[in-house]
Amino acid sequence: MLSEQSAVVTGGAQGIGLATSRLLLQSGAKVAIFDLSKDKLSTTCDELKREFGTDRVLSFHCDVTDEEQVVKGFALTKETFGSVDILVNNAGITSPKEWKKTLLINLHAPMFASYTAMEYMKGSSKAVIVNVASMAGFCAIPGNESYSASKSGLIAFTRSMAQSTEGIRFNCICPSYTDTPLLGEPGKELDSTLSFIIEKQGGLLKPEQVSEGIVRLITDASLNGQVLKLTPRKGFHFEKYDSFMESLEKL
Ligand SMILES: NC(=O)C1=CN([C@@H]2O[C@H](COP(=O)(O)OP(=O)(O)OC[C@H]3O[C@@H](n4cnc5c(N)ncnc54)[C@H](O)[C@@H]3O)[C@@H](O)[C@H]2O)C=CC1
Ligand SMILES: CCCCC/C=C\C=C\C(=O)C/C=C\C/C=C\CCCC(=O)O
Repeated sequence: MLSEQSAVVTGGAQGIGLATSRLLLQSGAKVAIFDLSKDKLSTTCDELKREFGTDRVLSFHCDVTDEEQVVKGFALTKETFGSVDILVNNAGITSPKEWKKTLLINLHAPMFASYTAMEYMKGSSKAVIVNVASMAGFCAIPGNESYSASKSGLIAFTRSMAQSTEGIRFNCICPSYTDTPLLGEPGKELDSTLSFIIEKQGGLLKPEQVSEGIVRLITDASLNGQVLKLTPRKGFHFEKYDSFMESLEKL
């Protein structure tokens, strides 16, 4: 399905990014993983190389907020795989006390990576960028304003780019709470507020469910500017928006 296509997945060493990298590889793509955690990146890429072949996996250690490194990563991906067709902006953090860092990683970095990728995607007939936002972009989390703001911003960025960019599709996915190390150390009990929220939302999603949505947004060429929500109760459902002109008329 995705053979001859090459993807960059940021934050692909674990969690949703790892599930997405694996599904892209299973679908035939070559995958470059950009991640900050040297150890996890190395363990994950060794495993994926054993499973899918050394020539289909590229490991690139970087901080997505370091613009020079990100440009190097795209250049290396193009040099190694011959093209850059797919970008999944997945790396993200939650750190309520570090609001500037949260905005830098969750919003500024995906925007910079998208603008950079667009340069490398020239000539690709199948170029697509998927941003991993969150239901927190819709249901603002009390006390986690930088995270919620970063995800609302990422949704708006995606929709805006989709309307003004020729030849590259932009979509985003908004999962609710998902079972990954982002929620806390694996095996350690979750704090009571988080447990309460997770029970209310009907349990945790699995990273493999989220990756299925991401790959759908990549492979279905009819989808552009789409915001795909995913929750345990409702499953996949697209957010419905007025067109820009319809919105203007309603002002
Ligand atoms: N786990 C959840 O409940 C949900 C997560 N999301 C979003 O999904 C995305 C992935 O999250 P998870 O897999 O849950 O997180 P995770 O913490 O399991 O994995 C994130 C990965 O990103 C990497 N990373 C973090 N900062 C980085 C940086 N500055 N440069 C490069 N790599 C960096 C980490 O090393 C890690 O490998 C994030 O954008 C998150 O906001 C969205 C909705 C729900
Ligand atoms: C009850 C409304 C919930 C709305 C948000 C829905 C899902 C969002 C999920 C995420 O993106 C999870 C990411 C960050 C929060 C994770 C851990 C911190 C715990 C405290 C908190 O919830 O902020």
